[in-house]
Formats: sequence, structure tokens, C-alpha cells
Amino acid sequence: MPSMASNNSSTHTAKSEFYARRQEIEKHRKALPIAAAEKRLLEEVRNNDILIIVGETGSGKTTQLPQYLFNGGFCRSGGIIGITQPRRVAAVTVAKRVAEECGVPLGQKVGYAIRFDDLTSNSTRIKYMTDGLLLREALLDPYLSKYSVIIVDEAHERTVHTDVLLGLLKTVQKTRSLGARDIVNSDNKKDENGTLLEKDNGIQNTSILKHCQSTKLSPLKLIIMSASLDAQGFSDYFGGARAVHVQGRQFPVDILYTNQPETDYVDAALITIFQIHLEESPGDILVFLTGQEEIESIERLVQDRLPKLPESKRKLLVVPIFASLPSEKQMKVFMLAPVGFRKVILATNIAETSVTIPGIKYVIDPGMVKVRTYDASTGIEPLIIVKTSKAQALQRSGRAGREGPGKCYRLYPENEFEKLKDSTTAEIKRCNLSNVVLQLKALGIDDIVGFDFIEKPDRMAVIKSMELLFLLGALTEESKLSDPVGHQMSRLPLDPIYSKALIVASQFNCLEEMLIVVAMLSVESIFYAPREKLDESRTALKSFSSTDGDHLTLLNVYRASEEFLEKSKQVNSKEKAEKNLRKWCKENFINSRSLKHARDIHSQIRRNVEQMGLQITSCGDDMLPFRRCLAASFFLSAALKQPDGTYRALSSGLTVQIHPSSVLFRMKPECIIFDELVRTNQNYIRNVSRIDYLWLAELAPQFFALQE
Ligand SMILES: Nc1ncnc2c1ncn2[C@@H]1O[C@H](COP(=O)(O)OP(=O)(O)OP(=O)(O)O)[C@@H](O)[C@H]1O
Repeated sequence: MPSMASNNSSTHTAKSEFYARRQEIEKHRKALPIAAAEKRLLEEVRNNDILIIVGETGSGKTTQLPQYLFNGGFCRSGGIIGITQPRRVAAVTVAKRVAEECGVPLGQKVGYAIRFDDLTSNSTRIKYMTDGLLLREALLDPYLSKYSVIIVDEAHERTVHTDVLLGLLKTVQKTRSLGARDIVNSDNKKDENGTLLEKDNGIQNTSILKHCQSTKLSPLKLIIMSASLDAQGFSDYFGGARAVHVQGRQFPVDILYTNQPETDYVDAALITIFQIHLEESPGDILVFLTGQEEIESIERLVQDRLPKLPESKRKLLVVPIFASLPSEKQMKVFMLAPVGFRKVILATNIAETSVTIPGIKYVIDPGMVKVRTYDASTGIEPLIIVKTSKAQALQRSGRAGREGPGKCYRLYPENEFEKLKDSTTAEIKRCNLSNVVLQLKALGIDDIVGFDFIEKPDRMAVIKSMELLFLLGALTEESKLSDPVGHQMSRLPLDPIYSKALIVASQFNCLEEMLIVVAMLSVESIFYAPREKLDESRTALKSFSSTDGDHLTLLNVYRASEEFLEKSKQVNSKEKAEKNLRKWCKENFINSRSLKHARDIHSQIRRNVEQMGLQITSCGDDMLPFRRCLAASFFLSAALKQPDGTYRALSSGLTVQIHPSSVLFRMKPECIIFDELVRTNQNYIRNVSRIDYLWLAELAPQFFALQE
């Protein structure tokens, strides 16, 4: 019968496509430079409990090593191979790729887990995750007992989470080795109960050892990996651990430099995009920029210029990717462009390491990156734009040459490259440490200064952050985590001040409102004001603005958007309603991407506080409790008006000014709290709300009584 015949043939086609794809993948895997080193690497891991692996970008470290270890029997007794990544997008996309290479559905043998998104199951043996997530797992399972191997990938990035994790893993690894060895043959020192005595990294290891002995935990294999790693430094830190190099890269990447330094790198990037598009052979372009605003401005400029090109040259598809973009939008960059189109990806350093973006042949690297810095003496955390390190430049160029030869356009002269720092300053050296301290305390590590970090944070920064946590009520006078506030705060994946605000809000009966405001404060630029439509955008803002300040204004925006969406959903499909909301955002000069991100964060933190058993109630129309709650939570950033119209920040003594984007810019109330201090040519404060000065001593006596 014809229909039978066609069914059969379509099954045949599907089958042969499947086998063709598997063959293609197998061929690709065998061609990777790391493939020649498979046996050697397995031997090295068998012989060394800690191993450092350095290999070129694209050589196959992240995708292949876990598979080699799995096939080499490292999961035989049920253990999991955990691979950490500094970024969520890398954890997700690499896991997808490896699942495909293994020919299994994602979430079975191969899975990933990132904050609020866990695609693993009992059968998962190769698990990709963010370094922050593994740290959170350590809170519940200090021995990381389900892992037989942990690979810390992209260790060169030296995020705070990676650094804390390295210190923690050093201890866990040592303890698990000792525990396991002791079961077999013990001549180690023991206490009267026969438990090994060992105190390391501030953790009382006797209990860990006891556990290791009772559960017969096997030693943990620890692998530190990167393409651009100071192998010696890492080896020294891990007591002379063995370092191996995997030679070779799959495809060449031509590096091109400019003759002269560029005065405006954004403009230079724009010109280079069009030059490549008009003159070079097919292949997609990846451009590294410093942030959402820069990306959105180039996106508009490219769109503006496209219609001026000849019809045949207009097939250019611009796709942005930055951290605060919802993940389903981030995933768009991994989709192939429609036939005949060239894709231009505008990315922050989120796409710098680990990821393979299909189709990328050209990389444009202006050599700049936005980083958060920290001034412990004032508590200011300005975001500044700085030059990348050599390691970052190498990673960026490594995003090309993954599927074929590539080109990287560095928008600076070659001699400038030589002047760059070898590696990026570790984040722990330049950030507010209150979150780190809170996490370490929650892990039972009380001696923060004595903790064996690969690079010690500044002592002053540690002390400042302990002070801050004490003032927020998270630490006791003995510097222990307080109960319940400190413990609750450590469970919330937020900046400690926001976590505290949520806890306080449950007492002020306005948690409903605070959840929204914290979500809105957690995203970049809710409002946008294009220069050519400044008046219109101001008028739009007025319809939401509250004379009490920006926090209530943000609340109004969120609620108005929810109301709009609900109404739209009553008469439209969900997709249509979402589309209408984007239109509504545009009309009201609201950044729909940021708003969507805030809605996601809102539902996530709402789930968190529900799990913690906090009371979610609303203060209704009376905003007084909410404003008092703002004062009780943000008292460390209270400021008083001075005769000249500037403000004095009460905790740092700095002179600050309300940012022109604030609804209180002209009103200038006597006493305010603010969320953020931005340092440009002035100290500007953003997200400002009016409070009553007398509330400060009443609601934060621990701070304002100390001041007198
Ligand atoms: N999602 C993907 N789609 C297509 N090919 C991929 C994908 N992920 C990896 N590959 C291929 O596998 C190769 C090895 O990637 P892998 O991430 O394992 O390298 P790596 O050595 O870890 O690189 P890096 O140091 O840059 O993270 C890539 O160069 C690419 O050819």
C-alpha cells in the first residue's frame, strides 16, 4: 500500500539520518586534538588525585574529558562526574552537546544544573553545572559525596565562586583521600574513638572523616582545567599537583590588529561588522562588547544602516546575548541563521569561554570589558570599563576556529596586546565579599581570614563585609551566623541587603511588594530614554512615577504591566498576550527584556521565600509600612540633604547627587535611601526613595545608635 510504503521510507530516512549524524559526530570527536591524548589522560587521572590540564581553546577538554572518564570506569560505583563552569549558558549548551554526542536524551546520563533549572535525574553521571551551584550543593552535602570526579573548568576566570570552590575542594579532596586510605591501612593519628584527627581550612574534619569512614567514601578526583591557566600557580596551591598539557588546536585562527589605537571602539566595531559583511566570505560574526546598553545601541545602529545597503546585502541578522537576557532569548544565538543570512552576535564576556556558537567564523574583539570593582573604605562598587587581559583575548579569539579556520579582529595595535596583563585580576580581589563570607559561614567555616584561598582577599574587605553582615543581623557578636536571620539570608540567592529586605518585609507585612521591588532592582535599566524621544519618554515615566521615589515607581510599573498582561490574556492566547505586552512596553519606554527578566526573578525568589516559610502578605494601598521597611533594610545607604542640594551619605560620609533619571531628581527630599552608587564624573545615586529621618534611629538602632 502506498501509505505503508511511504511510512517505511520515512522511517528509513529518519534512521539513515540518525546514523549519518552519529557517524559525523564520531568522526568529529576522533579528529579533536584531545582524542590522541585519551589514554594518557586516563592514566594521569588514575595516577593523580589532583590534576591540572591545560589545552588550547577548542581542543575538546570540556566536551570530551568527562566522556573519557565515564568510559574509563570513573562512574562504575555510582559516582558522578561533575564539571563546573563559571557561566550558566556554558553549562547548558555544553551539556546539550555532550548528550547529543553520547546519543542520549538530555537529563539522563548527561545533564546540567544551574540556579533554578535542574535537568538531571538519578541516572545522570556526567553533570555540568555552574560553580555557584556546586557551592550551594556543598551546603547540603559538605563531602560532595555523590561525586567521584569534579572538574573545575575555565579556572582561569577566577570568579569568586571558583576561588571559594577551589579552597573547599582542596579540603574535601584531602579529607576524602585520608578517610578512604584510613579504611584500608591506617597509621594516621586518631582520637580515642578511632577517628582521624585533622583540622584543615577552618573545617573541623573529624566529622567529615567519620562520615567518610562510615560511608566508605572513595577518594575524590579533582581536575582543574583551562586553555589559559597559570599552571604553576595552581600546581603550587595544590601542593605540587601534576600539570599536563594537551597539544594542538583543530583549526587556525588568523589574528588581525589595527595599525593605530581606536578612539571610539564601539564605532570601530560597527565599521568592522560592515567591512566583514561586505568583503569577507560567508560565516557568522561574534562581537564582544561591554554591556547591555552598548549592545542595544549597536543593534539599533546596525538596523539603521542596513536599509542603506544594496538589497542583496541586507541579509544580516543581529542577535544579542548578555547575562540579564532571559535564557530562552540567550539560546537564540545558538540557532543557525536562515539560509543566505549572516548572523552577527553582539555579546558581553558571557560568550567568552567554553561555548561553541555554531557558524562563527569571525570574532571582533575591541579589547574592553566591564568589571565591578570595590572600594572597601567607602563600600562603593563602581562598574568600570577596563582593558581585557591576554587570557581573555585568547579565549575570545578561541570562539572562532571551532568548526573551520577563523579570523579574529583585535581592535587595537599588536604592541598594545603585549602590554596587556597576562590574566584577569581575581574577582575576589575586587568585589564586595559579604556574599562570600555569608556562604563560607553557612558552610561552617568561621575563620574567613585563615581560609586557604588560592589568593587571599584584602583583609580590610573581609572585615568590612563582616561588619556589614553584623549590621544586617546576619552575624552574631561572636561572628557566627545568626539564627534564624543569618541562616535564612544564606539560603537566598541574592545580595545580602536584598535578602535582608525580604526578611524584614515579611515582618512589615509588605513582602508581596518587596519581592517585586527586589526583582526590579536586580535587573539592568527598566526604563530607556532614546535621545531623539526624550520628552515622550519623560511623559511616559510620569504616568508611573511616585512622589515617594523610585522604588514605588518600579512597583507601579510592574503592577501596571501585570494588569495589562492579565487583561490581554483574557481575550488572547498566551503568546499573543506576551507580544502585546512587548508593544505596551515599547509605547511606555520600558525595556521589555529587562521587565521579562524581572518577572522571572520575581517568580524564582517568591518560590524561595515560600519554601523558607516567610509570610507573603501585602500592605495594600497604604505604602507607609513599605517605606518604613525600605528604611529598615537600606539604612546603610541613607543620605541627608545638604544646603547646596547635594547629599551626604551617612555611612561613608561621601557627597553624592541624585541621578537625573530618578523621579526625585528635582524634588530633593530631606532624607533618602538609595540602592546604587554610580561613579562617573560625580557620585550619582540611583533608585532613590524618600524616608523620614527619625525612622533611622527607630528602625536601625544598631547602626544609628553607634554613630552618636
Ligand atoms: N554545541 C556545539 N555545537 C557544535 N560543535 C560543538 C559544540 N560544542 C563543542 N563543539 C565542537 O567540539 C569542539 C571542542 O569543544 P570543547 O568545548 O570541548 O573544547 P575546549 O577545549 O573545552 O574549549 P574551550 O577551552 O574554548 O572551552 C569545538 O571546537 C567544536 O568543534
